[in-house]
This record gives sequence, C-alpha cells and structure tokens, in this order.
Amino acid sequence: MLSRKELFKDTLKKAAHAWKRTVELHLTEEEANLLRLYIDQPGYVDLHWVMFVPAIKGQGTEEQQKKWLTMAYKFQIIGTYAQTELGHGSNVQGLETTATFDPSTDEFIMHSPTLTSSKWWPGGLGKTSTHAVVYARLITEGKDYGIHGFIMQLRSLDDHSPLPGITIGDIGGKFGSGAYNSMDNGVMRLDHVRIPRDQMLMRLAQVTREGKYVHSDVPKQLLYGTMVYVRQTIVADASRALSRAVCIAVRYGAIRKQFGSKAGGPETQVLNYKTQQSRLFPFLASAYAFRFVGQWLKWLYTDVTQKLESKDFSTLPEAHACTAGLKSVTTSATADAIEECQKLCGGHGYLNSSGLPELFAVNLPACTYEGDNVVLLLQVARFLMKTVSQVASGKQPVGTTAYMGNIQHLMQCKSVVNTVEDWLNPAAIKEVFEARALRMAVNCAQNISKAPSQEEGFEAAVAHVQLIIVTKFIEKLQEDILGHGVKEQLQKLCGIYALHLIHKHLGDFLSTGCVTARQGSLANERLGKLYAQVRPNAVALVDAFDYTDHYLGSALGRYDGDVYSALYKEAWKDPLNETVVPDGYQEHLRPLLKQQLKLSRL
Ligand SMILES: CCCCC/C=C\C/C=C\C/C=C\CCCCC(=O)SCCNC(=O)CCNC(=O)[C@H](O)C(C)(C)COP(=O)(O)OP(=O)(O)OC[C@H]1O[C@@H](n2cnc3c(N)ncnc32)[C@H](O)[C@@H]1OP(=O)(O)O
Ligand SMILES: Cc1cc2nc3c(=O)[nH]c(=O)nc-3n(C[C@H](O)[C@H](O)[C@H](O)COP(=O)(O)OP(=O)(O)OC[C@H]3O[C@@H](n4cnc5c(N)ncnc54)[C@H](O)[C@@H]3O)c2cc1C
Repeated sequence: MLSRKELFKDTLKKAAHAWKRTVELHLTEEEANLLRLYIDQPGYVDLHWVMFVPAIKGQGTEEQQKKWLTMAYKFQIIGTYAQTELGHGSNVQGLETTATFDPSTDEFIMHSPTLTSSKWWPGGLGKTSTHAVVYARLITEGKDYGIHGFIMQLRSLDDHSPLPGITIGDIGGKFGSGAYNSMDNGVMRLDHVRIPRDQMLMRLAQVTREGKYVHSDVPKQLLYGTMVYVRQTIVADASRALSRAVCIAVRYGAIRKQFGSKAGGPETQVLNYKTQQSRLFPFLASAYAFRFVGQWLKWLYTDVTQKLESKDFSTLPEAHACTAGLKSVTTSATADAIEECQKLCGGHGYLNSSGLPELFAVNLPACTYEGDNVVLLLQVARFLMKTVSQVASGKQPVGTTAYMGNIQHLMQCKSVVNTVEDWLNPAAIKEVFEARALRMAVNCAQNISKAPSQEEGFEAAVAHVQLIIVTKFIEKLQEDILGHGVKEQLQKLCGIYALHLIHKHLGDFLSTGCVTARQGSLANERLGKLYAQVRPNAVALVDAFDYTDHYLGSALGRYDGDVYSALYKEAWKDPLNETVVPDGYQEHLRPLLKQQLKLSRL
C-alpha cells in the first residue's frame, strides 16, 4: 500500500507522461480528456484541462486566450481553478479574497483578508500547479464590484517555489485510501500579491487604466460558465462510473452461486434471485439512461455555446438548469448505486480487489464538487418557479420545460393505464412523468407565497430532471438502432428505468393524482416481468460497455469470470503477506502468548 507521498509521486509520473504525450501527439482537449480517463487517476490533468483552460476560454478576451492558452496547451504552465475558500464554496458571491486595483502601478493587489478567505480545495493547487484562475472580489475606486476571475502565477517556473506573498500547500488526506489522495487539493493564502491589470479575465468586464469599472454586454452569469461546462462532463463521467459498477456486479452475480441446489445439483446464481434483480437491474437501466441523457446534454451545451458566440443568451438559463439538475441527479444516483453494488457482491464487494471501494471513493465527491447537489437542485427549483409564472402570464415555455405549456391537459389528465401491458407504452409513461413534474412545480409555486418550502422545490426539481432523463431515453429509442434485438432490450431497460422511478416515488405520483394505487401496483407487476425478461441478456448488456479488465480493475468483474483464482492471487500480493510471521509478533504477541502459557501451567 503506497503512502500518500508515494501515491502522489506515482500519479505525478503518470500525469507528466500523459501531458508529454498530449503535446507530442498534438491531442485535442477531447482526446486529452480521454487520456485522463485512461490513467483514471483523479489527477492533475483534470483541473488544467477541465477548468483552467475552459475558464480562460470562457472569460478571457481573444488576446488573453492567445497568450495564456498557447502556454497551457503546451504544458509550459499548469493551471487550476481556485474559487472555493475555507469559508465559502456554494455561495460564490460570499467569497472574501480581494483584488484591489492600484492605479499608481496599474496592478491588482490580490489578498486573503481573513482565515476563511484562504483558497481551499482547488485540485492541483497544493503541489503541482504553477498558475491558477483565482476568483476574488474586484475593488476599484473604493467600490466592491463582486466576484471576478484573475490569472495568477503561483510558483516559479525555474524551481517551482511559491512566489513571494503566496503560502501554499496540500489540505491533507481525503476519503478512502486511493482515489482522490493522489490529487493535491490545496490551500493558498495571499499576502498583498501584485499582478498586472491585464491578468484580470476581461471578457465579461474590465477595469480601465484609470481604474474605471466597465461591464461588457454579456450576462454576468457567464462568470459561472466554467461550472456549467464541467457539470455537463460530470454527467458523462457518472454514466461511465455507474456502468463500471454495474458491469462488476452483474458479471459477479452470474458467477456467484449460493443455496438452491437440488439433489446435490449446482447452487443458484445469485443473479437469478428476484431481490438481486430488483436491486441491480434499475442500476443497469440507469447506466444506459445516463449515457443517453449525457449525450444529449453535450449537444445542448455545444448548442448553447454556439449561440453565446453570436450573443444569443436566451438558452443560458436552460443550460444552467439542465447541467445543474442532471449533474445533481446522476451523481447522487451513481454514488448510491456504487455503494449498493458493493453490497450486491457480498463480502468480496468490500475488498479493494473488487474495484468497488475505489470506484465509490472516486465518485462520491462528485455529489459535492462542481456544486453541492442540493444547492444545484434548488437552482433548478428557482428556474421552474420562474417558468411557471411565465406560463401563468401566457408565455409559451420552450426546451425542456415545453411540456409546461400543456398545462390545461396535464393538470387534470388521468393515466390511460388499465393493464400491465399498458405500462409498456412510452406515451403513457411520458405523460405521467410530465403530469407529476408540472403538478409538483405548480403546487410549489402556489405555496411559495405562503411558506417557501425548500423541500417542495427540491422535490419538484427532481421530478423535472427525472422527466428529462426518461424523455431522452424514449427519444433515443425512436432513432435507428443497429444490431438484432438491441432496440428491444433497450426498450425493456427504458421501461425498467421509468417504472422503478414510479415505484420509488409512488408517493409523488399518487399525491398529485397522476396515477391511482391500482395503476401503481400494475407498474410494479410490469417491473417484475421486465426484470425476468432482461435477466437472460444481463451479462451481454454489461459486456456491451466494452470495458477492458484493466479499466475495470476488478477481480469480480473479469470478462473471463475466473473470479475465485483472481481473488486468491490478489490476496497474496498484499504487503502483509510478504512474511508468514507478521511484523510485531516478537514484540507484542509472543510475550503475551508465552506468559499466558506459563500461567496456565502453574
Ligand atoms: C461521477 C463522476 C466522477 C468522475 C471523476 C473524474 C473526473 C470528473 C471530471 C471533472 C471533475 C474534476 C475535478 C473536480 C473539480 C471540481 C471543481 C469545483 O468544485 S469548482 C467550484 C464549484 N463551485 C460551485 O459549483 C459553486 C456552486 N454555487 C453556485 O454555482 C452559485 O453560487 C449559485 C448557487 C448558483 C448561486 O449563485 P448566486 O449567488 O449568483 O445567486 P443566484 O441569485 O441564485 O443566481 C443569480 C442568477 O444567476 C443564475 N445562475 C447561477 N448560476 C449560473 C450558471 N452556472 N450559469 C448560468 N446562470 C447561472 C441564476 O439562475 C440566477 O438567475 P436569475 O434567476 O435569472 O436571477
Ligand atoms: C474532491 C473535491 C474537489 C474539489 N475541487 C475544487 C476545485 O478544484 N476548485 C474549487 O474552487 N473548488 C473545489 N472543490 C470545492 C467544491 O466546489 C465545494 O465543496 C462545493 O461547491 C460545495 O460547497 P461547500 O463545500 O461550501 O458546501 P456547503 O454549501 O457548505 O454545503 C454544506 C451543506 O449545506 C447545504 N446548503 C448550503 N447552502 C444551502 C442552501 N442555500 N439551502 C439549503 N442547503 C444549503 C448543502 O446542501 C450541504 O448539505 C472541491 C471539492 C471536493 C470535495
């Protein structure tokens, strides 16, 4: 087991190799990010590519992009994204770091006025990054203009030592043994560090040589643009992480046999147990659902970005709501699912050699970073409340809220489901999800004047986001899908995804009158049939993810199914097995045993 310093050094070696190859092969950002996935260590390249570069692209002028991105692409500098502080993370407008303009020297003075203003968490800040985009309160002519981005050099490019006025280090070990412990999330305090005025990212606003603050004609929310970008990438990462966990649990469930042997025959595969299927197959369906919605979200983000280029900001609120909501729902579901997959593998799921503890440790923080999932869903609730009031004033909603325009029908419709088979009808499913989401949003809007309830808003936001995921799965199935029988299997998975949500949130569907108790029990009956229908193809459906054993990193999820010999072999690799008599025996155990033995003979 590597110590944290050895783990860090090992990852730095891998990352430096990856960067070198990135430059030698002239990889694009997309390709570099794929490389990131290959080395699969939450390492340095994440923040450089995933946040430092996008922040400069999104908030820098053409001139600033040319200057800084040229160096960043060639890894002449290594950057991070320093926004969160010890005292503030969610509340960006509450950040305390200051950037005070000094007209006498044409510089900004970057300063950490309080302990809580210490930058805290930025990945790669602790030991690796030479530069950062630092978010600070811009103060000029004695006025505080709020949070803006500034490019700062942190370390010497000669000997990597911190520059004068900068105290910088790692914030210490984190959850789990591997995973994020290879990442040097850092702490930084600034003591009146001076930077040139042209290192303020000036696409959204600028300060003139005389110190005048000038806001440009783009919405101030573009300051948050990098977070929108990362949130949409996290949805794709969540689908990958979930599909890895499901691949391990399904393959192991097909290998593992417990009980059920008749007259000395073979025991039963645990994957055949109904309880195992009802716990595992919704995750299998979710893995496909999140992959499809992640593909759509990437399209949405690209479309919004293109519109922004032509100064069309109309879809920015939709982009924020969709990326915030989908990041929140998919990462929460993924973290819960990985933990459950660990339990679905019994004792062996708890071993590091199963690959599941590491997968959990790497993906759990996704519920927090890039925006706490509750805080983000409250942003979606805010977006929905605005949309409901616009509908009330006659404005036709578009995009993912277009269904709200059908308010007359959706507020009073009854589900058409009468038989178990009716729950296979995508239109019937989509209608109950639309009705549930709309009625919960309207109920929340109506109550908001009385007692603004965060819970109602939160739940309405979840309903809206789940509708998006179900809708995108249904739309995917309307496309041409190659492969004999593939579409039929995906239709079953779409049914499982939607009906397991109806089962899980039946209270919502009943309390809003979208389904009756009988329709709810028909949905459960349908779900049980779908599990049985998917069982024969479950292994094929996870093989379809096409993960190598290396990438899966799991003795339980091996493609060849040779689990027990893999577990046994892995055990002996543990450093504890380097000696048959353990260290410590002579000092601690032997005296006790000998003494007790002697006593027993008295
Ligand atoms: C599971 C997969 C894991 C795999 C692991 C591998 C790799 C993963 C890949 C990448 C990740 C790698 C490393 C991790 C990096 C993590 C980096 C970070 O964490 S960076 C810091 C992230 N911090 C946050 O997200 C902060 C969250 N808080 C906020 O976003 C804001 O403070 C706020 C909550 C939104 C509140 O904003 P504000 O204080 O301005 O108040 P409001 O009045 O609510 O908003 C004003 C206005 O602006 C709109 N708006 C808000 N945000 C945005 C946005 N992002 N885009 C567009 N518009 C936005 C908001 O809707 C309001 O509009 P209006 O209603 O019209 O007034
Ligand atoms: C592994 C990891 C990597 C990170 N990397 C970076 C990085 O590279 N750069 C960077 O700048 N930051 C980074 N962060 C910081 C991260 O972005 C913040 O931790 C995140 O935004 C959450 O903010 P917070 O910690 O202030 O949580 P808080 O907001 O303090 O959350 C604490 C609790 O309060 C609740 N809460 C907060 N506000 C409200 C509200 N208005 N209504 C209801 N409930 C509320 C939350 O739901 C949560 O339950 C990283 C964090 C982690 C864990």
